[in-house]
Amino acid sequence: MVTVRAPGKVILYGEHAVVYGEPALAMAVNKYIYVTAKARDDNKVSINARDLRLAGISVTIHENGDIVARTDYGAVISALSYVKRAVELAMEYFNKKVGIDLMIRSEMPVGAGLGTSAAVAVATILAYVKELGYDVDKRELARLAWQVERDVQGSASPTDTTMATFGGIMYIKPEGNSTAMEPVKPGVTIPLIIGYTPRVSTTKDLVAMVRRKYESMRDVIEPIIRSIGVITRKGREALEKGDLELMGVLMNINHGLLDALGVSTKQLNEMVYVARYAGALGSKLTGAGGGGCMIALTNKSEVEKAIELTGGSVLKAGLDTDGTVVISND
Ligand SMILES: Nc1ncnc2c1ncn2[C@@H]1O[C@H](COP(=O)(O)OP(=O)(O)O)[C@@H](O)[C@H]1O
Ligand SMILES: C[C@@](O)(CCOP(=O)(O)O)CC(=O)O
Ligand SMILES: [Mg+2]
Repeated sequence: MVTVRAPGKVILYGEHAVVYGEPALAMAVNKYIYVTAKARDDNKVSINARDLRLAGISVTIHENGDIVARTDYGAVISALSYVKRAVELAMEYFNKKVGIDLMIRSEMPVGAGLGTSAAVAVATILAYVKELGYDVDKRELARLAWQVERDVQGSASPTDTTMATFGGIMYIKPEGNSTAMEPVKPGVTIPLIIGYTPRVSTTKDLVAMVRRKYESMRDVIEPIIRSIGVITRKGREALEKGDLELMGVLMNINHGLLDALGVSTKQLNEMVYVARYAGALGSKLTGAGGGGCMIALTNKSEVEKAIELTGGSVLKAGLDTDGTVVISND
């Protein structure tokens, strides 16, 4: 039986634009997805994913007291699509189909912009591989997990899967089918507060929504995407120099452009604005948007309180430097 973990991430600059080849700057956070894998004697794959919240159970109570529950199978299949694809690709890669029991647990809110889909893909592949007694190079692991995100989402950048695999702070530049990834040495510790509100839409929907706009109004959307790319490059320089003020200003502009793409919400904007008024150097949504998480560049407790007063929650997280690791193997 093998247990592995993979970290979530926050994107400091560049989400959505990175899907169109611009760079992103991201930081892995010390909140994890844990996957335990145990080989079976048959060829079945059983998945116990206790943190998925699925709406739509209908229950019939019969006269004799029997209870029959039905669930929306479409929603179940779709919620398990990342895990299912990760297992399929791991089986294909090693050309070995061994049945497996998977137990999945998340320390992060699922579907809120912290990259649980990537972390679950990375951790599932690594757990499967290790349980079979094989090894996989981290670059190969990141490539396979990126393939999972691309297959499920239709279109995905390598950002989240790179972070979940390697950890740290990275400047990521997609280059066609490969990824240039450069670890960034910050000139300063990044003070960061994460605010959270529940999200209804999935990353898949949000990426598709931006794609539709891009295709129907390319002349409007293209410059926004290229501007986000410029912000990310400048944000990296500011981080390396330790210029927190400039980092904050760039975060604010990045948020404005994400709002222009239509991926912010009223509640996210409220959290983003109160954070600034309470003294954050900058703030923006993080991840795909449509609800979910925002980040504020500060460690002021007033900012935490201001976020909570809007109805949001504050998540405490620091930097993860390890990426995915095996935490037990017996
Ligand atoms: N603990 C988990 N167990 C099973 N699947 C998970 C888990 N966490 C995430 N996923 C998969 O990832 C999806 C969320 O991914 P996404 O919409 O990209 O949001 P994010 O990656 O920001 O959390 C879930 O709907 C589910 O399919
Ligand atoms: C919007 C995007 O840039 C980041 C999505 O992150 P998340 O799944 O919301 O954590 C998509 C991608 O990079 O594939
Ligand atoms: Mg995701």
